[in-house]
Amino acid sequence: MTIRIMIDRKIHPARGGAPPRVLFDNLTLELADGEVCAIVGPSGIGKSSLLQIVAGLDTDFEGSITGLRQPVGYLFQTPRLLPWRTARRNLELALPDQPAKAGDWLRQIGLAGSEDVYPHQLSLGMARRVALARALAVEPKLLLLDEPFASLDDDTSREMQDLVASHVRRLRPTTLLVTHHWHEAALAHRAITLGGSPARIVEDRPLHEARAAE
Ligand SMILES: Nc1ncnc2c1ncn2[C@@H]1O[C@H](COP(=O)(O)OP(=O)(O)OP(=O)(O)O)[C@@H](O)[C@H]1O
Repeated sequence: MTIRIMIDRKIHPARGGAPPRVLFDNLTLELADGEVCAIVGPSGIGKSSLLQIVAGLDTDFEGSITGLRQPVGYLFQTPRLLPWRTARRNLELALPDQPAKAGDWLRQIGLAGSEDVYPHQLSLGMARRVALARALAVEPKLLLLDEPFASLDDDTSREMQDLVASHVRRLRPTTLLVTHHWHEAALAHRAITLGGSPARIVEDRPLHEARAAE
């Protein structure tokens, strides 16, 4: 089912001395079933805010989001692991019926041997990989990835891009992928660029004509 994002108006309230800000004004976006859409744009334009609205975490806007499907896999910009659970036990939360699969996921993200490590003992890149595995492990119908390959060295970044690409090819979740780097958008069918204030879509283009038509 097509996801229709219609944000008539989104205002961020005043914060820390900054005045209220109209973030979005008449922003509409349609995502076809299984489409992978990259979102690019300058820092502070509203990419993370858009994901939070689509995820239903921010409902303080005028407009509507229709066609959403559960479950949603969401990789936030910060890992947001539960600090009192080990890496394995964080992953088990996403796998209530198959907790044994947590070990497979840790192997796939290169963290075999770190099962019993707590989040504060992980590097940021390691914690982000656990968070990525958690987002994929729920087998989401809607996958929201906020800069999934940040804080990773080049080799690990490529491995994680391959992991996401194979998962997306296999299960075809509708995907929004926020990134600052075009090469990280390689798995996307389409890229939208946000610009201006309030933010609007300044460019919307297919990335791989052949793949988009699959
Ligand atoms: N809860 C909030 N209340 C008020 N302002 C907010 C809130 N959340 C974000 N903002 C502001 O909204 C703007 C957009 O933030 P957002 O994090 O969505 O941008 P972004 O495009 O994802 O940036 P980056 O690429 O740096 O991650 C920023 O100016 C930010 O300070």
